[in-house]
Amino acid sequence: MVQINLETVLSQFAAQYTLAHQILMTKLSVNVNKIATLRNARGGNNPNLVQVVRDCERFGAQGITVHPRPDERHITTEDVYRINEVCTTEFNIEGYPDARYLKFIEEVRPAQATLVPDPPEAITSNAGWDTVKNETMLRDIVQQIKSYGVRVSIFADPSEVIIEGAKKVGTDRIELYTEPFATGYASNPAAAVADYVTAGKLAKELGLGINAGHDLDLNNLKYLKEKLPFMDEVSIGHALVCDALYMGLENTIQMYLKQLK
Ligand SMILES: CC(=O)[C@@H](O)[C@H](O)COP(=O)(O)O
Ligand SMILES: NCC(=O)COP(=O)(O)O
Repeated sequence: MVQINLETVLSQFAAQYTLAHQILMTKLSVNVNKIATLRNARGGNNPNLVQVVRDCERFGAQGITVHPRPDERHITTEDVYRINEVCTTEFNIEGYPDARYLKFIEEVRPAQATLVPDPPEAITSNAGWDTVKNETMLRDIVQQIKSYGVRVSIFADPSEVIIEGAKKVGTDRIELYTEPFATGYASNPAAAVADYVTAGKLAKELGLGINAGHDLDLNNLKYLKEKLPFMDEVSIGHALVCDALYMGLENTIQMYLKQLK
């Protein structure tokens, strides 16, 4: 007679469930650029960005994202180092890989460096990398950043050629640029998400991690998660901060987390 040790079976089930949940869990990384925008408006320290970072994590954020642009319109050089001192979740620093940005990555060694092709005068990010035309440059930079022990993500449009190019340059992850999805979502969700599903599945087949970001919000996030359940991370800032003006930061972070369940 086979004796079944119920305790063993239950513990194995629990371990499998935890693993499955980790695989399917998409982390929420809160981009705090716009908190810094508000603070800079008066030149003081209100809102206190470091305290907001601590509170975002206390409210459930699983990462903090910043994009320290060269003109310091929001996140300053000092903010990068101060946030690094208090961030206990994953610190994600986005930016164009110029000397200033690479110095941040070398000195701070964040959990993740997200390479974005923005020129200095860009009002915001509005395109992913051409990973084919920029293959040599990206390969060298990815290698340099990985030598610091930092995970690399490359901002990418949902194009199979671009995703294959990202794989070739050695990145750990891609970040799908989701403004086109957000723009098209209201009128035709299925059409808006189609290229992202194709690109996401290809990235997964190639062994790339999958992040997503730009213009994600409480209207479109749940649908994106349903269609791309294996996303590792979404980074959200603008809409989340706007929502927090009406619903409060803690409630808003909880609402965004619920969209990712
Ligand atoms: C990479 C990305 O899509 C966002 O992080 C964007 O760069 C935010 O930058 P702003 O907050 O300056 O609009
Ligand atoms: N990588 C996207 C990001 O960090 C925030 O983008 P947005 O939510 O401010 O559009």
